[in-house]
Amino acid sequence: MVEKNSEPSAQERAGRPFPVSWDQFHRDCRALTWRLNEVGPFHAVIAITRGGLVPAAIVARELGLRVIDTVCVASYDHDKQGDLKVLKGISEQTAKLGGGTGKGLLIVDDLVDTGKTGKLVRELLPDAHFATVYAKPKGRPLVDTFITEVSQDTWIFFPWDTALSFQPPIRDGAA
Ligand SMILES: O=P(O)(O)OC[C@H]1O[C@H](OP(=O)(O)OP(=O)(O)O)[C@H](O)[C@@H]1O
Ligand SMILES: O=c1[nH]c(=O)c2nc[nH]c2[nH]1
Ligand SMILES: [Mg+2]
Repeated sequence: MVEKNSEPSAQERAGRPFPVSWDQFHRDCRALTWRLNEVGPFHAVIAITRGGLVPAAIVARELGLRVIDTVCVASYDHDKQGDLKVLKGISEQTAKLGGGTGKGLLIVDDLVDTGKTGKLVRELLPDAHFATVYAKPKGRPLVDTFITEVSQDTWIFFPWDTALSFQPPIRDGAA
């Protein structure tokens, strides 16, 4: 629950909603894979959890990759970003595939916003290729390949975080 007089959340600051359906997300992940297919081949896919798990599954399927690892990062508590914590790094086996620096490894996340998460993972694997489906301007320089740029004041609503609900008619004051 959000307390009264608390700082506005990142989502409140962003203001502009950008809802993404499962269909749209799947299409955008496939579009991302078309681009990645020109860059690879890759030895393995690394998903930044949790948001990177869904695009990583789709990208791995399309690229025919079966070695999939995770970097588990916690930062946003719903929509407020706190200190970043790496809860789990990549396995020794995956690290070996990337020669210790991540060369030939593909890191996938759903988006970059401030770029803090991307920066942290890039420091762990400097030579890996970093791909996201969406990018906001602050995080964009960290990403090697992405599909759609949205403005910094946009909040992306992913299909796994949302559900269909009634919307009041625009005439009655809907956003
Ligand atoms: O560029 P940044 O400002 O660092 O924000 C981007 C990160 O924020 C979200 O993850 P979150 O920390 O909310 O965790 P989740 O993936 O488990 O939902 C998103 O999935 C990215 O990983
Ligand atoms: O669901 C989300 N949408 C966003 O726009 C965002 N930015 C950081 N973390 C985010 N999570
Ligand atoms: Mg995430």
